[in-house]
Amino acid sequence: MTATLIDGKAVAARLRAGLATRIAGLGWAPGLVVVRVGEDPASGVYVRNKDKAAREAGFASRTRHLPEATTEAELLAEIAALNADPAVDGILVQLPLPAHIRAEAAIEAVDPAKDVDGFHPVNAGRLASGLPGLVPCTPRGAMHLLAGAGATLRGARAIVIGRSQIVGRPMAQLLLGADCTVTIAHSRTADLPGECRRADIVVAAVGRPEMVRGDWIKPGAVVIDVGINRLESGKLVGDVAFTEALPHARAITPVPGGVGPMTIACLLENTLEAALARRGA
Ligand SMILES: NC(=O)C1=CN([C@@H]2O[C@H](COP(=O)(O)OP(=O)(O)OC[C@H]3O[C@@H](n4cnc5c(N)ncnc54)[C@H](OP(=O)(O)O)[C@@H]3O)[C@@H](O)[C@H]2O)C=CC1
Ligand SMILES: Nc1nc(=O)c2c([nH]1)NC[C@@H]1CN(c3ccc(C(=O)N[C@@H](CCC(=O)O)C(=O)O)cc3)C=[N+]21
Repeated sequence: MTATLIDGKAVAARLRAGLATRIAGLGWAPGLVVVRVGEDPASGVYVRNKDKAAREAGFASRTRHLPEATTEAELLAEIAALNADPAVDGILVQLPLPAHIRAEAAIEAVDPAKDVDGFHPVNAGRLASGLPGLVPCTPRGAMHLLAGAGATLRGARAIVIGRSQIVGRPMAQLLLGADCTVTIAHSRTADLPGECRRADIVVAAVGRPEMVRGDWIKPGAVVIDVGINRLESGKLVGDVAFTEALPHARAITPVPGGVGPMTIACLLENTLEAALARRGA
C-alpha cells in the first residue's frame, strides 16, 4: 500500500473560494484585525499570508503592528478598543508575544464573540462542553482534511500526540465530538509507539522533527501531521517521518502543503461565522 496524499493546499483554496462567494453575496465585508507585537521573524510571514488570504476572499483585513516595547497594559487597551469597534468581527493576537507580556492575559482580553483563534477559555470551555462556539483554526482545519479523506471517525481509535491549548486539546475534543475513541499522548506518555500503533487516526502536534516513525503507523491509518519544523538545512518537515509512513498509511498530509494552509482558511471561516453571529445575520 502507498498512502494517498491529502492536499491541504487545494482543500484550503476551495474553502477560501467558497467563503469569497458567500462574502460577495453579503454586500458588506467582515472585519478581521491581526495584532502583532514585536519582531518575531516567523510571525512576519504568517501575518502577511493571513492578511493576503483575507483580502483576496473579500474580508476587510488589517494588521495592527505594535512595537516590541509595548507593555501588557497597552496591549490590553488596544484589544479593548478592538472589542468596542463595531466594524471589527474577528481579533487574532499573533503568538508568540514578547516575554514581558502574559499570553493568557492577552487571550482572555479578547471578546469571546470576536475570538477567531478560539483560544479564549470561554470558547475552549464551550468546545469541551459540546456547545457551539469558535473553534481553534488548526484543529478545525484538520477535521476538514479528515472528512475530505473519507476517514471513518465514529468508533475509530484516534491518537492526538500533544496536549497544547492551541492544537492538541481542542483537536482531541473535536475527535471525541465525532465519536472517536481518543487517546491524548504527551511527553510523559509511556510507550508512545505502542499507543500509536493502535490508532486508526494519528494526529501529530509535537514540534519534534520526524519523531513519529513509519513502523508506529497501523496499516491503513489516516495521518494528520500538524508539526512544522525547520531543519538547519532550511527544509521544512513535520512531526512524522513522511517517507517511512507512506507504505503504512492509507492517507497522509504533507508538510508543507497539509494542515498549515487549512489553518489560514479556517481563520477566515471563523471570521465569517463570528461576523454573521454578531450581526444577527
Ligand atoms: N500547521 C499549523 O497551522 C500549526 C502548526 N503548529 C506546529 O505544531 C507543533 C505543535 O505545536 P504546539 O501545540 O503549539 O506545541 P507545544 O510546544 O505547545 O506543545 C507540544 C506538545 O507536544 C508534547 N511533546 C513534546 N515532546 C514530546 C515527546 N517526546 N513525546 C510526546 N509528546 C511530546 C508536549 O508534551 P507536554 O505537554 O508533556 O510538554 C506538548 O503537549 C509545532 O511543530 C508547531 O510549529 C502549531 C500551530 C499551527
Ligand atoms: N494567534 C495565533 N494563531 C495561530 O493560528 C498561530 C499563531 N498565533 N502563531 C503561530 C502559529 C503557526 N500557524 C501557522 C499558520 C499557517 C501556516 C502555513 O500556512 N503553513 C504553510 C507554509 C509553511 C511555510 O512555507 O513556512 C504550509 O504548511 O504549507 C503554518 C503555521 C498559525 N499559528
